[in-house]
Amino acid sequence: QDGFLVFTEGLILSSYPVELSLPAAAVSAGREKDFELQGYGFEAAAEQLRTPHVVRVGLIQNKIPLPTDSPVAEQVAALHKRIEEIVEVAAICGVNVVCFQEAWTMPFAFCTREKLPWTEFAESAEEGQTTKFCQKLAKKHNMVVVSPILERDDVHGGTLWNTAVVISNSGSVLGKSRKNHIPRVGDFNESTYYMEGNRGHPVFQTQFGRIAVNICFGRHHPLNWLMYSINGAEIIFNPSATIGELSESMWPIEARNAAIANHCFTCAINRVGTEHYMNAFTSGDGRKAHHDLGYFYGSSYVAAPDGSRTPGLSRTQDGLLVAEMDLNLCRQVSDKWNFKMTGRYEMYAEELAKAVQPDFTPNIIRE
Ligand SMILES: NC(=O)NCCC(=O)O
Repeated sequence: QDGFLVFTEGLILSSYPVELSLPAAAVSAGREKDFELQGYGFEAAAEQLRTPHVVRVGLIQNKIPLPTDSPVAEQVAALHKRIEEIVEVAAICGVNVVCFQEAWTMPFAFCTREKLPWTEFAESAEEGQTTKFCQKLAKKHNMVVVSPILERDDVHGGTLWNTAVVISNSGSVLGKSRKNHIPRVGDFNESTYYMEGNRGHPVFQTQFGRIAVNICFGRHHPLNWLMYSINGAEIIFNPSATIGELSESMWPIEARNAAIANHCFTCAINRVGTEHYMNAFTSGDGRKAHHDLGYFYGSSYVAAPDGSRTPGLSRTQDGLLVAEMDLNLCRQVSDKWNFKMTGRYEMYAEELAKAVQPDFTPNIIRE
């Protein structure tokens, strides 16, 4: 468990964070409430001038508790209840920052392309019932809460966005980050519902560290991770909803590589279970009409800037992953590898500025 060169999910880990000893009350509550609980700690070298900057994050993955044809209000209430009981355990474990999965208040119904009732799950990021619910949790547990929801933006004509609301441990809404990249792959018909984010790459200064949220499909875009890092993120959360046959081979690599490339911690979260819909749907790809998007494989994990990572949570079960990290590791790895110093961003900026112009011609040298 605590050695080197350990195999997990078919990958060799160069090092492995130590297993945390979590409070007995948390372990028994996890058993009683039927979710997996794991805890790991990433260490950094002692420094002379800086004290360790230790923070505990919690990643929550879960199934939807009710069938997708249950009344909307009941589905939301059941999800609130489930998350509340897992957050209680996160609090016992001393978690400072918790993040839920993408669009956590609803089934991932965007595969259907039907508007009702799914758009009814959308809420105001600032005033919605879910944000109010999270504000209470944040205040009660002195915990920063990252709450990814389907946002209805009434200030801009009721536009829908895929948004992560960041609630400070004081209970106030610190801000929000919107999903920049919308998938157009398989049954992920999300562009039918909401727009590409328009808020850039915000980083939130919390009492526990600088955090950012790169929502799901942004995981495949190295420049999206980069921009959060350029803005100073020490921890980047990646709340996701993705299925086995599409992305499971990529999942263990992408967030981990982003942690290495950007000298920061990354936290990848995926939901679990299969969600069934009453009406069959197709996605114009020749497949027969079907009633589900596929199997959400969980496997949430945390990766560190030195390339180490925790094992993943279960593929099938609800879970809470607690990861303790000394954020001093970010600068220590940066000073060793210097990816920011050696980045040549001015060269890329100049070339990319030309590449996006309509009259761009690729720099190919021919005989
Ligand atoms: N939610 C979402 O963007 N899923 C797309 C599939 C993937 O990125 O693996």
